[in-house]
Amino acid sequence: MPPTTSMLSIRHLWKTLSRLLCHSWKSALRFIKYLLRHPQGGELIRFLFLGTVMETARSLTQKIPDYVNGFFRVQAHFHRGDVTFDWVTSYLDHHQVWNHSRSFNVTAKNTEKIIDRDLRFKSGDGYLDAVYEPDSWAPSTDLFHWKKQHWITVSVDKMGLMLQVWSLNQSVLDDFIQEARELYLQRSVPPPIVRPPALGQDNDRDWFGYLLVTGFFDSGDFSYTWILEYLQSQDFMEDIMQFSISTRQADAGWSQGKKDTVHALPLQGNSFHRFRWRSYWVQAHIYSSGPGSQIAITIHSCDKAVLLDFIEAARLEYKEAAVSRVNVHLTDGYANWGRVVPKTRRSFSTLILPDGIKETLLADIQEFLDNEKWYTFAGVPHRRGYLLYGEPGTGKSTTVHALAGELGMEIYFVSLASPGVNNHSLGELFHSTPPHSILLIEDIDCAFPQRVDPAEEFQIDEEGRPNEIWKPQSKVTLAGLLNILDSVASQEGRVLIATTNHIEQLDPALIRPGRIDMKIKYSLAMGEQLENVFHRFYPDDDDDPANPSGINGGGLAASELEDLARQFAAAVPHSKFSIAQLQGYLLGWKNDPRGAVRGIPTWIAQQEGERIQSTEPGEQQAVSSAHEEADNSDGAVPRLCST
Ligand SMILES: Nc1ncnc2c1ncn2[C@@H]1O[C@H](COP(=O)(O)OP(=O)(O)OP(=O)(O)O)[C@@H](O)[C@H]1O
Repeated sequence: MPPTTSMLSIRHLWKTLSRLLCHSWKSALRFIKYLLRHPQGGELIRFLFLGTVMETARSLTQKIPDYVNGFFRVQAHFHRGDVTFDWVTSYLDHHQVWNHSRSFNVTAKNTEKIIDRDLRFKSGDGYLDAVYEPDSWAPSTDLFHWKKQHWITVSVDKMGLMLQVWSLNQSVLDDFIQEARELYLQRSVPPPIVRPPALGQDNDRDWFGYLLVTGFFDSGDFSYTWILEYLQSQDFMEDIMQFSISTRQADAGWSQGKKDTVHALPLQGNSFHRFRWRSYWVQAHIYSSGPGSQIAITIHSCDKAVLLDFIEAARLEYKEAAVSRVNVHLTDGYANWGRVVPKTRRSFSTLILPDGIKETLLADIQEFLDNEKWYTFAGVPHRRGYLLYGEPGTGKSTTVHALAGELGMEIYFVSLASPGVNNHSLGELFHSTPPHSILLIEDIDCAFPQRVDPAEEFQIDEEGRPNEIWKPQSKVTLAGLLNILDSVASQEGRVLIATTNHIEQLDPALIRPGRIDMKIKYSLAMGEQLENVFHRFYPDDDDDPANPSGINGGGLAASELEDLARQFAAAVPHSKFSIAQLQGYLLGWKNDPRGAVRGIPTWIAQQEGERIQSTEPGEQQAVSSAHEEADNSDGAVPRLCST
């Protein structure tokens, strides 16, 4: 077959290319020959040749020992922040490897609390000693004769730690790590602290902190209280040295159950604590940030489930402790729920109200809580509002407290007149109140006046007193509150209880059904209430669990106490005094029921007198004669009177 045109052109191209290559190769050889003949060119070629030989030799001498060493040692890297780093450093710490170090951090410490350390100075005089601690951030290398069998080189730097185990056998490293891990799990000395992310100043440390599981708890969140109480109750912070001293939070601190009046609470400024929880080392960092506080819990583990278990344990503990108390949550002055004040649970039986009222209220709330599904089915928002109104000291706040204890609910208390509370923050607080809790607004009338003509504001009455309308003004407006009450964002399952002494000053829109579903009037004491308050002070049954004091009515017989209660109720005018007033009076006769009955006319006359004095000065004459009459009647003077 004759060659085609394209085959001919390829052959031609190949011939031209081979001629060119041959030509350039010959030219290159000619050039080298020329250079070698030239004196300076020869020098250059020899120099290049020698340089290449020497560089190759140098890199070989560097690599050969490494290569040869590689046969005799096993090398392992441990990065800061990783749990293995903690195992190994803790193990080396235990074996005092750092004592050979040439770089230390020296700190003054109470050496009684320090074990496993080779202390240079241990005076034993109870004062602080100087403790040499390894400067684990400074690069250093140490040699460690492990179990007197294997030499291990330990190198530390900012990145972490490198171990070189001088052995042909890799299983030595396996054994070493296994032993370090076991010791870490068992030892009582806490491992070194690894700072959680974003808290330390050193960026390297922050970065490594991300390798451990860390949970942050803000004081505005409920979990913050669970965690703080858990840390306190479990004595996890027993190594703490800084306390904030409180005389108010009676049973919130470590002295729970004791009769102390001063309590040491862990300082929330900026403190670190380490403790063992189950088989894990945990570190807690409590610190203040902006308006609130935050707790960071770092678990020395990479497993998120451990953190969740920790939170669950704290939650259960909190729930259990809450059975014997009522937690009152207060606002932090911004838009968050802040401090929790635990109050001793008040027995529902100590609430003295006219027959049927407290039972009705309790049953209504219980029914509401139990019927969430019905509300959803009927398309009605699952919320319920109650208004307790009436004279001061008649038991409105006490009712809320007793209800919360009876139903196992927590109280979220907000005052509309607080400086930081406005429409926005109130909305946030409503929104963040958990379901199955009581949102309490006391003295709701104090927040904003009734709808009035602005011209009437700041008027002064005929006796020179400011007009009733002039009250501390809240930043919460009526329209704002109505919006919040109706808002879809408002928490479902919430029980709102508002109290007031002046229902007549409330805008009808505020108390219409749907916002306030039940209104309960609290009146001054009358009828059976008077007998009941007497019986509460002088119980005839010292086995009554509601009476742990054991005071049993001055040792009088039940029949006599019954009789005295009737006399007391007959002597006190009905609907004239509040339970709080009567309670104040009876406190002065704690162990003397007969005296309490005897002294009642005098006390009533006194109360009458004070009332008239403060309202109608012209009636003073009548008061003094009433006093005289009462004094002459039995000569009894109450030891303590309260208005
Ligand atoms: N009905 C009641 N049952 C039992 N204790 C009562 C009752 N009313 C008042 N007390 C006692 O009187 C004190 C004051 O009561 P409480 O604060 O509940 O009254 P209040 O109606 O809320 O008063 P205010 O309207 O001034 O807030 C409490 O210590 C409580 O023990």
